[in-house]
Amino acid sequence: MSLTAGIVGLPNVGKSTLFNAITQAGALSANYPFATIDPNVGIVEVPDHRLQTLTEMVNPKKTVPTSFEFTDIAGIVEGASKGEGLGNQFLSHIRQVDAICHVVRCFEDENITHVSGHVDPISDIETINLELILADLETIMKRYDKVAKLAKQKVKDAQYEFEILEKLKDAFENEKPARAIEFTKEQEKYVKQLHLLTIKPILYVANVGEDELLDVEDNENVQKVKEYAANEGAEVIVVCAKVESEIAELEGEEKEEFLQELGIEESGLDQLIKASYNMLGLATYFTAGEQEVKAWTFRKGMTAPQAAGIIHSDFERGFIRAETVSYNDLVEAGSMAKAKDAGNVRLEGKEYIVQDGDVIHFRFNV
Ligand SMILES: Nc1ncnc2c1ncn2[C@@H]1O[C@H](COP(=O)(O)OP(=O)(O)OP(=O)(O)O)[C@@H](O)[C@H]1O
Repeated sequence: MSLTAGIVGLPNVGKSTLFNAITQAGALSANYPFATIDPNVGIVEVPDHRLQTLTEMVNPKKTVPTSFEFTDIAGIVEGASKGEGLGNQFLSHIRQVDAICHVVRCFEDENITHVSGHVDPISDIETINLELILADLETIMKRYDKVAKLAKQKVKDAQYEFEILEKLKDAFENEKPARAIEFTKEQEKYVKQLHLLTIKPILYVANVGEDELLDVEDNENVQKVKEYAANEGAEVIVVCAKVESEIAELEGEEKEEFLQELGIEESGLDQLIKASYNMLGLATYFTAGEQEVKAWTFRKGMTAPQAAGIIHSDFERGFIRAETVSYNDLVEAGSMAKAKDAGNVRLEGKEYIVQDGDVIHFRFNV
C-alpha cells in the first residue's frame, strides 16, 4: 500500500536533517535495501511491538515489518502560489502526496538564519498554509465562473456543484483550508476530484532544540503550535531533528540505551511514523506462519478479500474465507491451537471488515 506523506516547511527549519534521519533509519533495516534509491523518498519500518510478541510465539524463520514512505519536498518561499522560487514545482509535489508533515522551526540558534529574521512558528505555519490556500483558490476559480453561469440557468448538477464551490471559495477567502469545512459524503466525492492541496490531512512537526526536548510542556513555541493545530483538529509531534539523526544511526539495544539516556520513551521519528500512518487511515493486520510472521498495511474499512488482495491478487480473486483471530485474543490464549480451542478463531466471509491487529490466514482457490 504505497501511500506517502510529504515533508514540507520553510527553508532552514530542519527538513533535510529530519529527512536524513528517515533515510538513515530506512537504510539500516535489512528489509528495505533499496530504500534510498529515489533521493526524495525515504522508506521506514512501521514500529509495532505486536510483531515482536507474535515472533516469540510462532518462532518463524523470518519476521517482516510493514513500511511507510516519506517524500522530501523542496523548500517553499512566500509567493509559491504565484510561481515564485521553486513554487510551481513545490505545489505539484504536494499534489502527489497523500498527507502533509509540516516541519516548524521551534529551536533558537543565532547561527542559523531564519527566512524572516526570527523564530515565529505561527507566522511560519501561516505562510505555507496561505500559499496552499491561494493555490486551491486558483484551482476552484477555474470552474467557479462557468458553474455560476450554469447554476443561474438552473441547470441541476451545476446548482449542486456551485453550492460546494461557493463554500470552498468562502473558506479560502477567509484563509481557511478545505479540510476545515464539513461536507456530506456525497459532496466529499465531488471535492475529492478537485485534487485540492488543503484537503490533505496534515500534522505539524515541532522541531525543538536538543536542550528543550525534555521539557516541551514549558516550551512557548511548542505550545503555540499545539494551540494552532488543535483549532484545525491536527496532531503535533515534537522532535529534535538533530537528535533524531543520531538516533537513526542506532538499532536495537543501542537505540534503547540512547533513548534511556535522553530520558525519552520513543524516538520522535517513531512517533512521526505512527502518527502519519494513522493520519492516512492505515492499519495493520498480520499473517503468522512458521516460515514468516509479517505485518501488512491496509486501509481501515477494507473487506477481507480487499485486504487479501494486498498480499496477492489471486488471494482476492479466489477468496474463500479468512480465518481470523484478534491479536489480543491470540496473545491471551498463548498459541494459535489454544485460540482455536477457545473458539476465538473466526471464519470470516467476503463482507468482513478487517480490524487493526487481526491475525489472518486466508483460504483461497484460483
Ligand atoms: N532541532 C534542531 N536544533 C538545532 N539545530 C537544528 C535543529 N534541526 C536542524 N538544525 C540545524 O538547522 C540547519 C538547517 O537545517 P536543514 O538543512 O535540515 O533545514 P531545511 O529545512 O532542510 O533547509 P532548506 O529547505 O533550506 O534545505 C542545519 O544546520 C541543522 O543542523
